[in-house]
Order: sequence, then C-alpha cells, then structure tokens
Amino acid sequence: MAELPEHNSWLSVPAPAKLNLMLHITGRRDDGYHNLQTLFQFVDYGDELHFKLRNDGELTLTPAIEGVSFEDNLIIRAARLLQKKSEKKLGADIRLDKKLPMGGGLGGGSSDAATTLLALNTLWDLQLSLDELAAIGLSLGADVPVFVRGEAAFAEGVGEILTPVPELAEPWYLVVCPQVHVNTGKIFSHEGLTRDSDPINIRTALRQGGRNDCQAIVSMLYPEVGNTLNLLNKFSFAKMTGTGACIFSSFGSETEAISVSAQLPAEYKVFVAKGVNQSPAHKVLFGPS
Ligand SMILES: C[C@@](CO)(OP(=O)(O)O)[C@H](O)COP(=O)(O)OP(=O)(O)OC[C@H]1O[C@@H](n2ccc(N)nc2=O)[C@H](O)[C@@H]1O
Ligand SMILES: Nc1ncnc2c1ncn2[C@@H]1O[C@H](COP(=O)(O)OP(=O)(O)O)[C@@H](O)[C@H]1O
Repeated sequence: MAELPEHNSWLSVPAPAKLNLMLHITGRRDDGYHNLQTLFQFVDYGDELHFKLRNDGELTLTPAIEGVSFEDNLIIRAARLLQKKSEKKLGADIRLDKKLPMGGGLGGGSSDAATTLLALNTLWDLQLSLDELAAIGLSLGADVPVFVRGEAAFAEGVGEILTPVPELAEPWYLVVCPQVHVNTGKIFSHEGLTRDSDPINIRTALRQGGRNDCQAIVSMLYPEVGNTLNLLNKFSFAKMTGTGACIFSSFGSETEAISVSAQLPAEYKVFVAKGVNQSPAHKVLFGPS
C-alpha cells in the first residue's frame, strides 16, 4: 500500500499513457457505441498528478487545461464522484503536470481520471475496491477501467471487459504525435469504417499482433497521420494507437528507438518510453507486482 504523505505533504502519482497494440471493431451496438477487441499496454511516460488533503470539502486544480472547464476536467469529475461516497467533508488541492497530448489516442484524460480515483481513495481512506473504482471510472469513459486496474489487458465490449495479459513483451516504443486532434465520434460514425471484424481469441491476438481498424479512415481524413505512418514505416513497422493521431513503433532497446527519433524531422513531437504491463500508478501506490 502507498505510504500516506507525512504532515499532509503532497502525494505524487503518475498518470501513464496507454497504447492500443491492436484494435479491431467487431460490431455496432444498439446504443450506437461499437464493440471492440483491443490490447492495452502502458508506457512509463505520461502526466503526473500531485494531491494534498483538505478538510473543508473544497477541490482545487492547477494549472487549468486550456479549453476544458474546471467541472468538465476528468480529474474534477472523478474527484466529485468519490466525494459522494463519503459523509465527511473531503477535499484536495490537485496539481497537474500535463505531458500527454490531448486527443492523441494515448488516453491521457482517462489516465488522469483513474489516477485521481486511485490516489484520492488512498488519501481519503475510502477503502473502495478496484472493482468499485473501475465501475465508477467506466461512467467517465470506456478507457478509465483499464487504468484503474493497472494491468496490461485484452479488452472487449467498449473496453470494459478486461482480461489481464501479463505475458506481453515490454519493448521500447518510439511514439510520434502528429499535431492534429482526431475527433473520435467522427471516426466511429464514418460509413467507410471497418466495423465487422471477426472476433478473435486472446491467444490469436497475442500471436498475430493484429491491426488497428480505425487507421485507414483516420489516415484518409487526416493526411498528416498517414504521412507520419509512411515516414515511421521506413524505419520500423508503425501503427496508430486508439483513434489516433499518435503513431508508434517498437524496438528492442532504448538506444535504437532514440536513434530513429533523431532521424525524424525536428518539427515532429516524439517521445521514447518503455512498454510496461503494470501501470506506473499502481507501482507507486501498491508497489511492484
Ligand atoms: C477507441 C478508443 C480505444 O482506446 O480510442 P481512444 O479514445 O483511446 O483514441 C477508446 O475506447 C474511445 O473511448 P473514449 O475516448 O471514452 O470515447 P468517447 O470520447 O466516449 O467516444 C466518442 C464517440 O465515439 C463513439 N464510440 C466510442 C467508443 C466506442 N467503443 N464506440 C463508439 O462508437 C461514440 O459515438 C462516442 O460518442
Ligand atoms: N484531465 C484531462 N486531460 C486530458 N483531456 C481531458 C481532461 N479532462 C477532460 N479532457 C477532455 O477529454 C478529451 C480527450 O482527451 P484524451 O484522453 O487526452 O484523448 P485520447 O482519449 O484520444 O487519448 C480532451 O480533448 C478534453 O476535451
């Protein structure tokens, strides 16, 4: 368990990015949402959040995210849902060190929400189980439960039916983020989207690697994504994460990944990070698995 900060100092917890190593769309549900099969893995790079207890029931968040109001920020929405679980006047000062691009398919907002649920559950001593936190998280977004549970996983449904896959290799990734914001709704409502992939089992997904069914449409609607894929493919097999726009390739070593990143045009926003099957947030709060 996490050591509670002494003398009410700050509790610092990472909010890592995720990659969708494959993403197949297997059907459309009656509510318009799509059933997916996807492999989630974390990387040891992301946002960082810092929490300090307040006993007056107030929440503060600094700095604000441009274009996202205080009450719409997934961090505050997650904190508000937890406040409802207690009679006490629980509050917190929260600091956000935002490193992940928004709308890049790296799940930054979902990860911020999950880290908030995990950290405040500890700080406020709510003693909610991971099952309870994942259920609260699902009401905030389909990707929140996997971050709450903190294990690399094969996900089905809209992403909430999770089977851990601790056997995934943990390579180094070069992640390239084209400076475009992909509208997830626009991709899922596109008539040309492949939405009838045959369901596969985990073993096949792990063996074949799989593809991203959104990649072709996103590349067509946002040519910068297609161009980035073409460029990175010259060095190593490249794939898009989620509904984009970020692209990733895997490497056997950090040195190799850095060496390829150094050959990309300077205007490209990139980072190199290690794939990890345990979320760095869990590592900090619960110790290494
Ligand atoms: C597809 C994934 C894979 O990780 O993409 P990324 O967001 O990470 O890129 C996620 O599950 C995305 O989940 P999330 O980010 O919560 O999606 P939302 O913003 O709620 O979705 C925006 C819109 O996309 C459509 N949508 C989303 C998810 C889904 N399984 N089926 C859908 O049809 C819906 O029309 C929804 O209104
Ligand atoms: N703390 C947050 N961090 C990022 N985005 C947030 C946050 N709170 C709300 N949002 C909203 O969620 C949207 C999706 O953000 P993000 O999770 O980064 O994208 P993606 O799921 O494509 O990786 C943003 O465009 C923003 O409007």
